Amino acid sequence: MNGAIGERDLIRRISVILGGLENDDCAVIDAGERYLVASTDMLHQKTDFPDIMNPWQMGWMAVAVNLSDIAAMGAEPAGVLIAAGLPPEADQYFIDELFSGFGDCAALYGTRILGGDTDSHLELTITGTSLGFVEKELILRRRGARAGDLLCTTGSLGAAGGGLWAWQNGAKSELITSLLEPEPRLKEARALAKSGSVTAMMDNSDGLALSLSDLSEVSGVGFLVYQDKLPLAPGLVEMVGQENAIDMALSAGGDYELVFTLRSSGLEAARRACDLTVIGEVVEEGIWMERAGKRRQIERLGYEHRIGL
Ligand SMILES: Nc1ncnc2c1ncn2[C@@H]1O[C@H](COP(=O)(O)OP(=O)(O)O)[C@@H](O)[C@H]1O
Ligand SMILES: Cc1ncc(C[n+]2csc(CCOP(=O)(O)OP(=O)(O)O)c2C)c(N)n1
Ligand SMILES: [Mg+2]
Ligand SMILES: [Mg+2]
Ligand SMILES: [Mg+2]
Repeated sequence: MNGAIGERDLIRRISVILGGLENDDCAVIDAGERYLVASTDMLHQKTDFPDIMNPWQMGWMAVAVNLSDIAAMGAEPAGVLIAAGLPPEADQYFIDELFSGFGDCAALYGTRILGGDTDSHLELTITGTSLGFVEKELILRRRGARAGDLLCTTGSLGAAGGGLWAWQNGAKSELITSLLEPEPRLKEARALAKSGSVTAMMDNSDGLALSLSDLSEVSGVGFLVYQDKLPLAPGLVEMVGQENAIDMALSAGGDYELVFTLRSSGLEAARRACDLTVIGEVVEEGIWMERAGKRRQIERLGYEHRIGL
């Protein structure tokens, strides 16, 4: 193959080699009365840790992004394993702070670091593996959205993208904290799962546009997003303008909010479960955004690692 390939195309190839992988935020294992769910995510110095990030935040982020996939299944976390590849320049202070970040994030979300592996590596590389349990009747999958369902998100969109922009442009912005200290929506996802109204869910780690593309692929549906309903992160429009703010909400990634669909009869129950914004609806096909009666296609753009082959 010539040049780099996007991670999604590569995962499709891997899936053929391995004989079919379920495309979801976590792998799902039958554990008798409940499901065991498991996910793993790798973070690197160059691609994931802006130079303003302190080692505690690196530790925090490594655990938070892994717990976000547990949340997306409606599961309770059962623990996290951490494989840490530490570079030669990592001193005692760095290591103490990094591991405090792992532990503090796990503890805040009611879980703990169960174990892991430690090695030296030229580039700081941290791979978390998160485990969780969910009652069989409560599990939330990426598949299950039906035309006529409501499309919703927790929190705001474009916060991490705005934080990245501010960092890269030397601007001051509170959004930088959103980039560096993501908050997995475990409580919200659990409450939504118990509300019984969610038909499909994932986290939006790669941005709303790719999340909708992933959901549409596995659910076999399309989406219509109402542009004026997008909960743009506070201060984002003022910092980068309306058009860039929308682009960041759609494709910058790094927000770790829940994107989910609801039976319309379940909206009241879902609103009692957590703060949410209805940003659109599930349609038969296509991924669209509508503003002032005009529809345009949402491009399949988002955060994707590129891998050289
Ligand atoms: N190297 C791999 N081997 C097997 N499955 C993989 C690999 N990389 C990714 N996947 C699977 O592909 C799907 C998409 O991965 P990813 O986009 O990283 O999910 P997420 O954004 O939720 O972490 C997941 O179900 C994941 O388990
Ligand atoms: C130095 C640096 N550049 C860019 C980013 C932005 N960024 C890195 S990873 C990511 C989101 C998704 O990461 P990924 O490894 O694909 O996690 P997954 O989707 O598997 O949960 C974003 C927005 C960053 N955090 N740090
Ligand atoms: Mg995910
Ligand atoms: Mg991943
Ligand atoms: Mg990703």
